[in-house]
Amino acid sequence: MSDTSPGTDLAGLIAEVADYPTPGVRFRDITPLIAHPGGLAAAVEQMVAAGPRDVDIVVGLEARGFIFGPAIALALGAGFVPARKPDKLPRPVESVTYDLEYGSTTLAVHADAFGPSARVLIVDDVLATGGTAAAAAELVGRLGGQLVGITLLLELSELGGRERLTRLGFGPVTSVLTFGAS
Ligand SMILES: O=P(O)(O)OC[C@H]1O[C@H](OP(=O)(O)OP(=O)(O)O)[C@H](O)[C@@H]1O
Ligand SMILES: Nc1ncnc2[nH]cnc12
Repeated sequence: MSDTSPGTDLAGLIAEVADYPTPGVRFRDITPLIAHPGGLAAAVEQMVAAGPRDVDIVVGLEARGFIFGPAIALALGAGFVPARKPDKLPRPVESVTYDLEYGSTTLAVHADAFGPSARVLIVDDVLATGGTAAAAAELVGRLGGQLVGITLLLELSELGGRERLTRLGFGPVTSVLTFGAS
């Protein structure tokens, strides 16, 4: 029987992997959480409860934002737009290249993915340095969308992502779990 009780220990279902994918990184692996029968449901429920409700479009960030984004879009009655890594979208795109905790990459959205008045929520699994979420917020602005929030499952507070997003004027930022330095 699946455990979807409010008591599902989401933090306890995230595995820590030292020195992955590069030395010095403490990787937080969400795959045990989403494999747990109640884990994904509880995570989505809490992410929805923490964030804004009046949303037209959820933008999910490849790849792990594709796990949570569509479920949150369904719960909110919103559409889903994928923000993809390079050379994956077939029609004209807006794109931003950025640094993250362990490298650098590009995110792109179709240039006509939503209209100028769309109320847009960005969804991803982890906020680390904030480079990925900031790039997505920049893309939302370029398309003329109205950013209504950035919703994460997990925030790694020692890496300063929340402060970076706040400094740039992107938010509000909501997360279900916060892991600190210890
Ligand atoms: O706050 P930041 O320092 O930008 O890091 C957070 C990002 O890093 C991970 O994605 P990754 O690019 O590893 O891709 P994946 O989802 O394809 O595994 C994670 O899913 C976030 O998108
Ligand atoms: N430490 C980390 N664990 C999991 N995903 C990440 N994305 C960026 N940094 C990460």
